[in-house]
Amino acid sequence: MQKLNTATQMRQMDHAAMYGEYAVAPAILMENAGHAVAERAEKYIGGWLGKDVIIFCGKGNNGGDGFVIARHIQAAGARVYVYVLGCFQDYSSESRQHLETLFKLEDRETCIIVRCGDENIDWQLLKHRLQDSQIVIDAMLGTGFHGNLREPISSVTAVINEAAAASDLTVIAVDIPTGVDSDTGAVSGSQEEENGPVFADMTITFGALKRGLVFYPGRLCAGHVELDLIGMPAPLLKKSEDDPAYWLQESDISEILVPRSPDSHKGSHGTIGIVTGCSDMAGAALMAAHGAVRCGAGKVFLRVPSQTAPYCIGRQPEIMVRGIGNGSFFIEKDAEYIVSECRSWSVLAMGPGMGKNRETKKFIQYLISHTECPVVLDADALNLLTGEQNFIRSFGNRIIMTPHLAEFSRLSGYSLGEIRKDIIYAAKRFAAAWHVNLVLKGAPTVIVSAKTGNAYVNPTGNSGMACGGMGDILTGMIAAMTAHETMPDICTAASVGVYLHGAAGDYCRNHVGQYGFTPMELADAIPKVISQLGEAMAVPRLQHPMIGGR
Ligand SMILES: NC(=O)C1=CN([C@@H]2O[C@H](COP(=O)(O)OP(=O)(O)OC[C@H]3O[C@@H](n4cnc5c(N)ncnc54)[C@H](OP(=O)(O)O)[C@@H]3O)[C@@H](O)[C@H]2O)[C@@H](O)CC1
Ligand SMILES: [K+]
Repeated sequence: MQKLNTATQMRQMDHAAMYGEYAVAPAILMENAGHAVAERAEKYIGGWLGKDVIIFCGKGNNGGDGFVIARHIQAAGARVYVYVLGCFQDYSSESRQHLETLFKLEDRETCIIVRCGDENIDWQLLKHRLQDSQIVIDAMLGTGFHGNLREPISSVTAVINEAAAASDLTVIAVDIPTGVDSDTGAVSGSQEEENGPVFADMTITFGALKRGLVFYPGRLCAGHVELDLIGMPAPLLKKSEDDPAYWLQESDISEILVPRSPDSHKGSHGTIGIVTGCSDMAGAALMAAHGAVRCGAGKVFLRVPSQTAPYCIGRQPEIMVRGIGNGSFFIEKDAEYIVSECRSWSVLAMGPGMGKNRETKKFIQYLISHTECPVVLDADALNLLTGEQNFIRSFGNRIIMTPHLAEFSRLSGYSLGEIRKDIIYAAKRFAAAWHVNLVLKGAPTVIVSAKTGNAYVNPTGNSGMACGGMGDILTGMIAAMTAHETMPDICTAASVGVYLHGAAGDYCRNHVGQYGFTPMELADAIPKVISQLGEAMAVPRLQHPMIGGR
């Protein structure tokens, strides 16, 4: 797993490296950061020789990185224009040290330094230079950015974005694109406004991934992301932070989802009870059951209200269907029979297409309070349990709630704006208050453990999955994962389910196309995706360079 850090956590890590027992000199960390950008970007753009490059350096240490980059790429044969947006005396001592070196390398041909801290920017000249250049390096603001971009950075950002949109200029961001909040992925201004963020093709980030690089809209600004450890001492890289969050990686999943034992039997892989559906909502129930089947469940039982049963029976031979009670939705007195069945089930999943009848709420509560197995709650079960924080708290350790953002807003009482502002914070706050395992579905999905409070952010999935039924499949997948005998705990099971669900979506996007692949097609791709674990899966943009961060 990769840590997903906030700006504060990064400052603590930097501080511990420089001023703690390891005493790494600040100028060396900055040197390593600048060198990493020069080296990684060189591979990305295909070499510096003969390229015209403009580096914009802000007045903080992100700008200091820019001075180091300029020195390295001048040496590699590029012509560099360095726009120094701060005043010499205001820079940190390490940035000043690197700027002084750069002043000594200044000439008219290969290292042209523009001192903007003391004078105005010649915008016409800058626009011409942008037209004639191949690369822009954004070293204006890093983890120190807050609020909305101020001048002159907001105007510089606007001309960079304009030039990049009109040509094949490549924009490389240092640590994080200017104008992206490291903690949340929120961006300066709105995308239409002039004080919006830099849109980069590539970002090289230092020490640990920043949360803002994986949450939208910041993620859209980052392009291809690579992590460089810049010589941080290993214990600091491994140290768990307060308020931890992690970016799941394929290797985490393949370590957990070990090959099935050759002498395993259906009992080794769990008995899944899916108790859901109402009136004509048979499809949601069947999809949840199919999600479980495709995750290698030992046995899958589907229990639906008796009037729903005719639409389910015989649709899929692997699923053992039975109608319960007499009606078109579950009522409390139907629960006793399920409780007796639950004694031999590994897990119980409820919610997809279950309806909003208050009688069904009593049925769900009866089942939760009279069983002992893990319970996965989705969709209507979540809507029915809105306001039942105290009830859930008493069983929360064995419950996984899987809301999407709107369901989460109803459940938690937090507004959508409040949630989107800091998704990890909202998810952790809720999981702690309800003492429950949470899968907050979105782009990206966040999983929080009831036991540890740790957050895990899922890298897989795509917008082709934004359609009805995908969540139903996930419910069955998570249920099946909790039941595998090798699964250490239910939060891990939820993480594996979420990762595979997204990876199967990515498989469908790559093989069927982004538009119109179905939840059932996604479920059918799960076995292929599991068999490919360990090989490189074709997940675009952020995933692999970050997962394989060195
Ligand atoms: N520490 C280390 O060891 C290492 C750190 N490294 C690098 O340092 C970076 C962090 O450096 P940093 O803390 O100096 O912050 P940075 O992002 O340069 O910006 C600070 C300046 O931005 C300004 N500013 C803020 N918001 C603004 C706005 N909206 N509009 C305009 N201006 C705004 C703010 O001004 P203020 O608001 O305070 O007046 C302040 O002057 C990190 O991302 C990495 O690249 C690497 O070298 C590795 C070693
Ligand atoms: K930057």
